[in-house]
Amino acid sequence: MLKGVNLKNPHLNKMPSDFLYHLNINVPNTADTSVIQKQFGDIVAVCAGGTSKRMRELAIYLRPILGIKDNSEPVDLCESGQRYAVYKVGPVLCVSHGVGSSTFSVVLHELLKLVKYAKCQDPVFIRIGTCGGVGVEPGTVVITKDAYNGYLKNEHEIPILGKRVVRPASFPDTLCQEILKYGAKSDDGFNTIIANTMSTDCFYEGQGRTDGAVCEYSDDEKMAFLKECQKKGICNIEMEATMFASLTQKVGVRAADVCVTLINRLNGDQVSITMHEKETFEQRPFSIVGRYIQHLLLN
Ligand SMILES: O=P(O)(O)O[C@H]1O[C@H](CO)[C@@H](O)[C@H]1O
Ligand SMILES: O=c1cc[nH]c(=O)[nH]1
Repeated sequence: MLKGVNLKNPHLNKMPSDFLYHLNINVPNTADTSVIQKQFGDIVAVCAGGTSKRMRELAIYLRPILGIKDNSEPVDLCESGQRYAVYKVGPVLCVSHGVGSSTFSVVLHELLKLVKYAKCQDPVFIRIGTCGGVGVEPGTVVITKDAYNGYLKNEHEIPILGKRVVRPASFPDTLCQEILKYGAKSDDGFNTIIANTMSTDCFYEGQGRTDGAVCEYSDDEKMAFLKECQKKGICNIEMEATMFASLTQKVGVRAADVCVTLINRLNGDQVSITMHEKETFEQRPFSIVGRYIQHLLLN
């Protein structure tokens, strides 16, 4: 049975209007959101990823999959907001979120309010990203189950009103399994796995790299940490999963994190693949998520 989006903020019910500042979308009357419903009410999936280029390419990639005949340049609906790119292709939004949880959380709060105002029914949020692998071949696609923070805890920690607030950070298992089942094919030419993910606030020291501007640990200590990650079932490292899992889990919206590994961190720190190779790898989560969305629309 389909369900609407219920956010966990009683203050929203008292707001006569709402301005989604970073998207530059105005909701002038929260009691009558018919204009927003008309523009966004059909959304079934919100896909997010770091760069606007990737999200524009995803929008173009999804057109034939969704049976949309359109060769025109995708329109960035939120260009005027000057922060995030938002493309709408049929019932799918493709949104850029920048690097890390802090920039993603800003647009995620606003997107969750957008789907609520638009009265979308049970939309699924999917991050389509890149990551570092831990003990898996570069090019492997990882669907995150449990998201671990940089302390190797399966939780998201955030200061709120001067206090440390800790929230669970897991993605729904059924959705992970469905994406694997309907998205991955045995002849893809690469592996797609469900595993745990470490999500950090820092690309360098936070991920145990020794090639940042500062590093106060040895190679041996770094390797010991990466082995510790492996013991927790962590196969990849990126920078948004704990925040993404915790916020969507809190509001009961289904979400998934589907990332392609660019490097095996057991073999080094530098992401040295060419931009062309990176773009080829980035297509892999497109095909997995594209097939899953196709399945979603048929059922
Ligand atoms: O490729 P995206 O989606 O940006 O994700 C990964 O790449 C960025 C770091 O290079 C971080 O945002 C990390 O999570
Ligand atoms: O190693 C990597 C590669 C991509 N993104 C990350 O966060 N880490």
